[in-house]
Amino acid sequence: MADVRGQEIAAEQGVVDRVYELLEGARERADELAGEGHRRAAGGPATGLVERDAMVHRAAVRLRSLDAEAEGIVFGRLDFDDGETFHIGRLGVRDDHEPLLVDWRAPAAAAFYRATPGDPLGVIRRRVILCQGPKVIDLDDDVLTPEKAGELRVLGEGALLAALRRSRGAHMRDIVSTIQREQDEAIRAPARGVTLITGGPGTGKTQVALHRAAYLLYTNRGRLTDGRILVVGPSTVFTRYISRVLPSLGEESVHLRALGELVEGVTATRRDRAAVARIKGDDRMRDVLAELIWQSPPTAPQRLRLVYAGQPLTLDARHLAAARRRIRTRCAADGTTPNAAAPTATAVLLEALWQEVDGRHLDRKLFAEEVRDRDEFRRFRRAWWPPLTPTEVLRWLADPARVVGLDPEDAEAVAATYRNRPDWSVDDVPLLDELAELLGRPPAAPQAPEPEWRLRELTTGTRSVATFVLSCGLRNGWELYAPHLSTPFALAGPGIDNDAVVAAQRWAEAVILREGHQVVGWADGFDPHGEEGYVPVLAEPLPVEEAEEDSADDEPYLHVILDEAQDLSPMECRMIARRVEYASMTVVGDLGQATHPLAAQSWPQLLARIGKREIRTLQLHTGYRVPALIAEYAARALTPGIAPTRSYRPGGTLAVRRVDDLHAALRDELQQAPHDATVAVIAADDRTETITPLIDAPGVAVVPASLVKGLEYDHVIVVEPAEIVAAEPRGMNRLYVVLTRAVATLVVLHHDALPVAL
Ligand SMILES: Nc1ncnc2c1ncn2[C@@H]1O[C@H](COP(=O)(O)OP(=O)(O)OP(=O)(O)O)[C@@H](O)[C@H]1O
Repeated sequence: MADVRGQEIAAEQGVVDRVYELLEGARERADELAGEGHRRAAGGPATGLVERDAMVHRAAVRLRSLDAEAEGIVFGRLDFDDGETFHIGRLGVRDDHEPLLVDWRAPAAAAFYRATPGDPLGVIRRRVILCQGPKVIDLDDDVLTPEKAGELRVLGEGALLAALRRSRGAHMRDIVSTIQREQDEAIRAPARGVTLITGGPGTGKTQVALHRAAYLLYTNRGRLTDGRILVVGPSTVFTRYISRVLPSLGEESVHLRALGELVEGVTATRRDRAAVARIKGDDRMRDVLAELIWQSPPTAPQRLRLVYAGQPLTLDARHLAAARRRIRTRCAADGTTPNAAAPTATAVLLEALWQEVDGRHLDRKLFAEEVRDRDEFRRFRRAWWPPLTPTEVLRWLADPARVVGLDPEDAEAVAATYRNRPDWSVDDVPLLDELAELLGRPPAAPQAPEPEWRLRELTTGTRSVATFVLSCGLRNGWELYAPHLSTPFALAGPGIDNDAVVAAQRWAEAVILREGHQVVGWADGFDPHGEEGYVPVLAEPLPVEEAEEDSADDEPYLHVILDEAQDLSPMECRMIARRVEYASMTVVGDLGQATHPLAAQSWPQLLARIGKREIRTLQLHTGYRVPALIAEYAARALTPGIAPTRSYRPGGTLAVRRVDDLHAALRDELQQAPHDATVAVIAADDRTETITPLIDAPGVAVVPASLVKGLEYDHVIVVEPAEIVAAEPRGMNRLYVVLTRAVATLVVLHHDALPVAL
């Protein structure tokens, strides 16, 4: 048997070696073609070739750098009953026009995930190839039609079990070699409309969501280009945990954001207490904010005084308040937002001043023109009606008197969260987003002509430069970048010594001249990677590309994937709705894990809040995280009426201990915890603050119950479940989430009585 295994491994190694050889070739070819400047030849057939090679090149480089951690590029093989076989990998590779490796997302590869003994789809044998980087280390076979298997040699004990048995790392690993049939169906569901994927804890919903993002990118290349897919997760801890999955699938262009990161410039990580989250998450907040935006800024001056034609004129607080009301009424009539209302404010102020003047011998038009141009008037107007940002306006709520539309207790509870706290909570983010819409953008100041240095500088985000840039690349020596291209447009090659700046510039001048531009000097600048480089001063300025009103980052998403969607408050739904108006969606969640006090009662209700209908629902039934023993215990905390998940994972250890001294017991537990596993202590949020300083074991995570959603650990210690339940209205659901985080061991420590259900 050992021999058979050795021979089979050697045979597969041959295929893997060839794949790596071809990838290396593709990389070199892409470099060469870029060097010849073919990418500039717009539209020609060569462009397509280079684009594709560049894509394979990027993916290959990325995958190779991940090899140490990832399981290698080749991971599967299918043998069909008609004698055909092919290999499956993280990307497709052709050998002399014949497919050598089929991308796992290609239709042909679906059989790898879908074939079962009952419905073999022509497959005799499915083989999982286990690699460490480019080295094949083991094989695992699954025979689907034993009667046809004939001479096939069969090895292994089950790739899925082997995958499940490995301990967790700091990051989630992809599951591309062991995706199960029902998961595959969800991954490959059509992009259009709304796909709802539900399932209990550990059924692979997050994995499915991420693999689906990679699948959609593959099947919609061209349409779903950089940054057109958004994946939203519940917390930054969670997005960090899952951040490696898409890169290991060769995809880096998906935007991965936590709910607290959806508003540009804000990163919110903490949540408000449930009682406050309930107020801030409620639809009524929209009315509170719609009132707030028309209030007088705290810094606004309270009196305007000036002298006209020898007459002293004054607008006092009463006049100014009346003026504000008039501006609001006028804006309401034509839908003008406060930030676009400065001209209205000017007009209303001038009218109010005219009321104060004895105008019998004066010309009203002339009065308005002269006063408007006065410095003192302009300064007043700017201070009294300044452009407002969402962050400054939300802070006004620190004064409960400004909260119109809530009862005094709620107003005070909200106000208190803005006093003495410089940072934002996740619950504030939808409010900031709402304010951005209500306030509107200030009209752009008249554009000064773009300064010369700006034209030369890196245009951030799109990773391209606005003019030619010459820089010295680590690998390829001198590289010349052309305007709006992110890859080098010409390479000097080894012919020019790295230090020979003058020679490199002469070479670049020749290439640029061929493009029709003459270089008259050189200045310092940056290449698309932000590395220092040299920028040519051209005899004729380059035509500047018309700057789009919105940057690429502002372009609407075409597909949005929402993970842990069961928890969105109405205000969060409004924030999402603004981003999905033109997008298809994948909504992922589990109503049994809903913890937000205002979470929707059903999926149709949630989708209605987002403004979507026409759902395609796919359900995942099998749990891969929590062993059956622990899953059954956790199910006691599950809301009645929701079916528990069937667990596939064997083993597991469960211990429930009543102790006198919780913290001493916790220390004992931690001493016994395995060292080669991930360990978490989970407790009610308030208690984690007292636990954290007590723990000096490296590698042990102390996680507040409110932040543990979506995460998993080999060894979980839950401290005082009753406190977790008591901390919030949906405490029982929270406890269910907490109890379903363990992959191997769950220890429950309690001093107070356990919640009745347990
Ligand atoms: N087909 C699979 N092969 C190997 N491992 C899998 C498979 N499906 C899921 N897993 C593993 O099971 C665990 C749970 O997956 P995941 O976090 O995606 O589940 P989930 O449904 O999102 O859970 P929760 O609702 O608790 O957030 C992960 O460790 C994941 O890698």
